[in-house]
Amino acid sequence: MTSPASFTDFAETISANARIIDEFLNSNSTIPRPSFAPDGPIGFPCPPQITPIHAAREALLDASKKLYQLALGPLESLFELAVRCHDSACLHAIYRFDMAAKVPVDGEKSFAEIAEAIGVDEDRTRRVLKFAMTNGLFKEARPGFVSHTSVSALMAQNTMGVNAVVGHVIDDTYPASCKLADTMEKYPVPKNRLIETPFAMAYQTGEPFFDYMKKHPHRINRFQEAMRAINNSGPYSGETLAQGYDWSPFESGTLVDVGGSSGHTALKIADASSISNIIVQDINVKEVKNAQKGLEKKYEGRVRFMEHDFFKPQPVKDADAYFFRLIFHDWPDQECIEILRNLVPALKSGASILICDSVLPEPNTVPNRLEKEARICDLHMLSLIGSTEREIGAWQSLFAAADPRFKFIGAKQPSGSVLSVVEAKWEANGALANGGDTNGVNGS
Ligand SMILES: C[S@@+](CC[C@H](N)C(=O)[O-])C[C@H]1O[C@@H](n2cnc3c(N)ncnc32)[C@H](O)[C@@H]1O
Repeated sequence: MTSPASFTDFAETISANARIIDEFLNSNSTIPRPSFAPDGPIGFPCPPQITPIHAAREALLDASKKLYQLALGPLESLFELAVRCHDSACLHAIYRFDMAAKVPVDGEKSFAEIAEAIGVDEDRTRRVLKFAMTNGLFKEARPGFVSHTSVSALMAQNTMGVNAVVGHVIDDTYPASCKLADTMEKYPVPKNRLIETPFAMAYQTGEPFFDYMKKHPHRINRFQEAMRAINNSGPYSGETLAQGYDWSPFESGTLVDVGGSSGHTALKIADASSISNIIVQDINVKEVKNAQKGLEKKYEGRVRFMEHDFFKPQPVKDADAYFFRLIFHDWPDQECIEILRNLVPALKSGASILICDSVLPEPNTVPNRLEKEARICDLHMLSLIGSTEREIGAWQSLFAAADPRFKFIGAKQPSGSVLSVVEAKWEANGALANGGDTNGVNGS
């Protein structure tokens, strides 16, 4: 039997890690102090490379959450979970009516003024805002008047494009997530994962997510804006990947970025490495043409764009690396196997296949918050697309199922990145040397 957890033990873990963080901040006067004020830093103000401080932050967050839950007790913890539907509902209303923008960042507005500005009765406006305040979104410093906290100020100013991200989650995804249980009941074992989704049920469509989105310009534009915002900075950014991964093995060779969109990641990799030849492929002809046309001079002769459908055989032969970022998590296993098999005819021995996606953690190996971050992505994929994030064993199985000549190497997580790079190498004679079976492999 485990011994009962102690409030003091958790509090001491919090104190010890808080001291580490405070000492770091005190000795670095150029780094801004975290604050609740609307003009404070928008994230944890420590560069991702300084890993001990990030480890202290995670330990502090983990212990704080455990202490909070211990103090609540199981019954109230459960109720608190159950009523989170109202957190999402109020954020949805705030987003839909752009309430944050109705309050000046350095001033205040009465509930009546906000209600008038959004054209909704004061009673519901006030109740939604009052509830949101319990989550740190807005405050009522003076009775009857609403002003911003650091969190609501982000929405008011659309800092770094946050509203597209919030909108995609709360306006596209939240209605879909409410249908998860219904789809599990209706399709106990899904036959077509791409259309038997919570999203398809919520939006009453028989289409896969992206097909539906493309027919609704405001949704697809917002989705693309959200992806740009996520790509530009933070733990999902191409910058974090480009800087945090060792590209030197491909320095004098060719890297193909498959499904690379407008090249936003490939260009960052080009900046951070000396790879001499980078080819960006995408099925979106318009994007490919625009990207090639708008390519800055400094990349000419080094980066080029081409149209390619990754469900067709790979036309670029003998590249050193085939790179896929945020592609495989969009597809169920069978389609991923097809994508891998379409590489086979082009592969030279020793070529690397680099897949940049989440690797779901093994149980009890990472702090709860990081596990939850990865699991949120997984449920996002499940709710919208019918696809999945994968654990390391699932990545290994995918390569093995595609062709035994893919030699699975493993996964590396660049520092500060939520995504990992999963690598396999093509060994043209590997499976034969190992006595493996290559029957049924396309294009060999
Ligand atoms: C989630 S985005 C990822 C884009 C980019 N790799 C990144 O990391 O931001 C998926 C990309 O795959 C492209 N795509 C979808 N289906 C494709 C296909 N069959 N062949 C090639 N590209 C495809 C889309 O046009 C889009 O640019």
